[in-house]
Amino acid sequence: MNADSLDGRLLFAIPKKGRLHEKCLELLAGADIQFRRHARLDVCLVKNHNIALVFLPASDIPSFVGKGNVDLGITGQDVILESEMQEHVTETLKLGFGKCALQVQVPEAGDIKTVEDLAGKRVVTSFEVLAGQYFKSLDDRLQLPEDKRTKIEYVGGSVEAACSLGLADGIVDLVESGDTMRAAGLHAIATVLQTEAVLIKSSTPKHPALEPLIQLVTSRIAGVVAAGRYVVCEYNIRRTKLHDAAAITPGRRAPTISPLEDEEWVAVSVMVEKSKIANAMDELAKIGAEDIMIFNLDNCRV
Ligand SMILES: Nc1ncnc2c1ncn2[C@@H]1O[C@H](COP(=O)(O)OP(=O)(O)OP(=O)(O)O)[C@@H](O)[C@H]1O
Ligand SMILES: O=P(O)(O)OC[C@H]1O[C@H](OP(=O)(O)OP(=O)(O)O)[C@H](O)[C@@H]1O
Repeated sequence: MNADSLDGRLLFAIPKKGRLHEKCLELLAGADIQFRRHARLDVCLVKNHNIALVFLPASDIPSFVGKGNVDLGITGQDVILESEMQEHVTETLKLGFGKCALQVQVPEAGDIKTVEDLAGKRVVTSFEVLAGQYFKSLDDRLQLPEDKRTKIEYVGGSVEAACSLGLADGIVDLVESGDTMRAAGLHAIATVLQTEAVLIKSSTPKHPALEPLIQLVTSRIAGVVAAGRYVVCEYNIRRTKLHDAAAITPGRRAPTISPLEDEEWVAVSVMVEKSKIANAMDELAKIGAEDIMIFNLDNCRV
């Protein structure tokens, strides 16, 4: 592939490995963005759109997008802030995956119980900018003199090992389930930030003519994300209970009500957030709803 074959195409950066990679491939499939990636090639043409996908380390994506080398990208909010590109990229969509917290962690068994105890000591992290900002403001608040301030040291990975190896008194790293942290004998004493994966575009796009395609891709991906967040709930209910049922499942605009042969009953079809569906089913059953069925959505526009 040469540079000419990319000419005029929208360049869309996708994490090439790691926690966000698989989820991004699912999003692309859901949005019907078709491509075949040849082994070891990090750029590939999309068959059914004027798009080329560029597979990059998640940590490089904010600067590629921010500088306008690529038009769109997916990465973590943490990575955007760590690369200090937040002024240069616009977050267009939260994607609902890659959710975790950047936390200050210390050995569970040690004397350090609070971030104030840790201030002035050694902190190891892959997030030296965010950890640096956090401890700078803590050190400032505690009015630590120049020679007593917290020492931030960068490592590229396996951050959790730093305390047991004697390199650090505490670390700053990502936590999702907490399994990695606990396995290393650490516990969290503060949260620096919460993060999730986002779709970003350049704040000063180099190719304004691509804006309609950026909009199309964004709304298709938004559809896939929304479809993952909602289910369709269908049930039968006595007309007299319709008011109570609508209070339990109000839907996005309003529930769809269809008559049944039995005039005392109606069928209801309504979108419900996945996180609320179990409770909603319990409540519906309590007011006499019958034949409650839940359907997953493949895609939607809401
Ligand atoms: N345990 C986790 N749960 C959810 N999201 C995570 C988790 N760990 C990392 N992430 C998200 O995925 C992003 C990439 O992290 P990951 O550990 O996959 O990096 P990587 O691709 O191996 O890193 P790099 O390319 O910089 O070496 C993080 O910046 C964060 O936004
Ligand atoms: O709270 P948990 O669910 O255990 O997840 C946290 C771990 O996930 C990330 O690393 P990852 O496993 O992606 O590997 P990496 O260290 O090679 O980036 C992160 O750096 C933590 O180590």
